[in-house]
Amino acid sequence: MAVGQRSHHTKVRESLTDLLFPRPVRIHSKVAARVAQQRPNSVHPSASTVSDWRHLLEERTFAEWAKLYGDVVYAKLFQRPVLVLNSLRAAQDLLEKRGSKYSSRPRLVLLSELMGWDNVLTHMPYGDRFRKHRRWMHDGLQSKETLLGYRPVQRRETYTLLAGLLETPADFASHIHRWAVGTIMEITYGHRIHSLDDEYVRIARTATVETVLAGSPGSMLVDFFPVLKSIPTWMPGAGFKRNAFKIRGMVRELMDSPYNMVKRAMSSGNARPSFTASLIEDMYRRDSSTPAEEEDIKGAAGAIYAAGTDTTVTVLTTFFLAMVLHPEAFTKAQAEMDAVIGRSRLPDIEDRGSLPYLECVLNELYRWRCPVPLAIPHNLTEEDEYRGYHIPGNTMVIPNVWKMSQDPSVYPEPQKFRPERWLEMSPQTLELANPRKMVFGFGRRICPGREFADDLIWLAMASVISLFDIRKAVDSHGKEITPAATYCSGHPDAFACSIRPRSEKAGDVIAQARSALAA
Ligand code: HEM
Repeated sequence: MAVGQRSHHTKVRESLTDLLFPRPVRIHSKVAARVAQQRPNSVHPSASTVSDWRHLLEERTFAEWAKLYGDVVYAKLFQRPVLVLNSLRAAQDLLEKRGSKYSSRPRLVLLSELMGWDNVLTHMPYGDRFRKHRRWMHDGLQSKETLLGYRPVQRRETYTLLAGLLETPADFASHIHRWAVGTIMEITYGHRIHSLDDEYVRIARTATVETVLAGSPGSMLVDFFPVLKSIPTWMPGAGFKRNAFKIRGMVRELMDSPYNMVKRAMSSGNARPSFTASLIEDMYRRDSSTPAEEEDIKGAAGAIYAAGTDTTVTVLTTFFLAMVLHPEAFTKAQAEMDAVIGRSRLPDIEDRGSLPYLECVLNELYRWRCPVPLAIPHNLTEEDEYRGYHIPGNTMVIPNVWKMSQDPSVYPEPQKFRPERWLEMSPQTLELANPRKMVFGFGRRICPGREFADDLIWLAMASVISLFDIRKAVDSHGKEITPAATYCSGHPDAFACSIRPRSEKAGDVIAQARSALAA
């Protein structure tokens, strides 16, 4: 039985997401806000309703705006134009069909310019550098051959997750975290971790946690008034800048140390294949080793690590939560697993096509609690017109994925977790309603790790269902504990659950799978 305490790792996980998928703005609640009434479908919350800007920029608030003003809402926040897209249609019309204009990122003064996260794809403006990084992501994460090459690592880390759940089920949150970090560390740097206390994990965690802690409401003001960037560090009010420079050193370590580790391993002939090693090798082959090229490789690897861990952790944790709250879905998935795979071996990614109900469970997980509710904001690079309205250039565009995933006209009773809804859809509706069309973002910025993540999460879910029973935990009086299922910025709050092996032979099944992998 797990104890519903928020673990250290859970806190770190939240920080990572905040870093890579920053809330578009964090503004001190006392700071006067100005929202100018603008076309199209403009919105003008009065000063009294705008008591806390962080609340204002929540997906639910944006969804309220949609009720009042329509699915496309334009507002001005501190003179910065923002367009909120509350429907899949609008997101596809703009972010996909007009990708050449809508694929940049807003300028992030604090994170990119002061703290040094500028070489990371997630924050990069549209242009040649962006295209180079996307090409690397495509080659290193999306080709069929590369994805097949990652499977042994995905399997190995999944077996480690199962062994952890067998030994200390109460620590399930930290086993999930280790599973994601272990997989990503190895594919990115060829580095195999033995625990979350690993040196490189610690370096990454320190830099990212400190970054997010420093992004306090006040300091984010510099994103709205970039002129504050030039304030001398000795001046009162420049504390954010002094802090940002301190964090810059940590970010540097995060970029440099795993990169140098890969280089050392390559020169001693001990490097495992990895994203970083392939890029370094290619750089040497092309004889193009320059500090700028090295900086790009460091940033590309850093982006994979930071964007890939937290998101995957969120989905698998949501899986445990959904199974605790919906035992009927869990039982059905387990019955399907037993009928198709049996109980003497673990399922493998190759079995995916023969487990349709499990596929519905995964679809529903993405939709029910979409992992990144506001995706990452895009930026419009030049003025545009949509539905007869003018949108100025340099507008920040926020797709409200949460609202899209809760659209009752596509997903009746959207608040319910009901995998069966996917079985009831016609093939055409299924195509339109596929949550992968929104939860991984849009157009030229769509998540390059989506197939990798999808396979990894499927494998973990399938293996857990095959080997364990997941139920509600019970308290000291024997009373079942129902998790509150509350979320913060897309992450489930810590909850308790009971995870028990279905048979005494669970350990043998894991051992067999491990030795088959080693053979
Ligand atoms: C279920 C897991 C995941 C979800 C839900 C997810 C979601 C997203 C979303 C919403 C975006 C923003 C897209 C946009 O701006 O329109 C994104 C970007 C990105 N993701 Fe993922 N992601 C996941 C896993 C991964 C993994 C495993 C990796 C790497 C192995 C990864 C790497 C990236 C990168 C590098 C970007 C930046 C793309 C860019 O700015 O051009 N993600 N992801």
